[in-house]
Amino acid sequence: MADLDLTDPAVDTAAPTGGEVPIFECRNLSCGYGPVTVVRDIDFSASAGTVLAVLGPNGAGKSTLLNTLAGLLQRVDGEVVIDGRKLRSGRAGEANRHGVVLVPDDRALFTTLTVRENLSIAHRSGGLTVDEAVDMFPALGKRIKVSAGALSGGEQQMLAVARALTQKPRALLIDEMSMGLAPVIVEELLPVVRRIADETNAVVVLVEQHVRLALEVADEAMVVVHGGVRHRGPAQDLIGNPGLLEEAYLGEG
Ligand SMILES: Nc1ncnc2c1ncn2[C@@H]1O[C@H](COP(=O)(O)OP(=O)(O)OP(=O)(O)O)[C@@H](O)[C@H]1O
Repeated sequence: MADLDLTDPAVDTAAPTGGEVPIFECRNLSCGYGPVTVVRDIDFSASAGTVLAVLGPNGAGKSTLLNTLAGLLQRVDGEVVIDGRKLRSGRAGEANRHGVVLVPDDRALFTTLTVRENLSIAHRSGGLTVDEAVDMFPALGKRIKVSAGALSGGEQQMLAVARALTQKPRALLIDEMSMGLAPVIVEELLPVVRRIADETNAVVVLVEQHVRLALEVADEAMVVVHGGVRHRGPAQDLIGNPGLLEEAYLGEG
């Protein structure tokens, strides 16, 4: 999983100039495990500050897509481009250095380290400082000296996202933020995703089971069923379409 290459032959293509220029793109991406392709022909292009909700039933391929975007899995086909730079397939370190930051569904915290240590150990120049990251999640401020392993599930999720923010994400990939959390906590956490996109200008790609809550904070939505895109468009369009919403939950229209 570690990317130890010291050279960086990633190709620079057109540099973005701001505004509506896409900063994170996925072109004709197919991915899977060894000879098995589980996600096919994914295309999207997101400009700064966009929240893209990736929805779909269990087993549709959402986590596989996120892990491939983050370089943890080799692509079968296609391109991933950040700030005009094509990333090499299966290079997690390279993707991370160029601003693709994954919050995995298991949160991957250092459980024996404190909240502050988890944040400061990840910090990268230009990313939010520890204090700024805690400002996004004030509940963490009261727990700053507590070991990550002693936090509640909701606090651990806040810490996982806060830690990602210290890494200066250009594309923040969040896998199942609400996994195992009480609905009341999810309702508190998801609006912070909107704030992150608005205040840091990162693209946020959000895989989320709470479809309606995700759509409330998202700009765009993509419904993936059996590894293929069933629908892509403005999040608001999905909210008003019961058939598509059913597909987003169950994979059936
Ligand atoms: N490590 C793996 N090796 C082989 N196949 C895998 C592996 N991980 C997942 N799969 C398969 O890939 C397909 C997509 O799984 P994935 O976890 O990406 O779906 P998902 O949409 O994220 O589902 P969920 O919402 O349940 O997490 C499934 O058929 C799954 O069994």
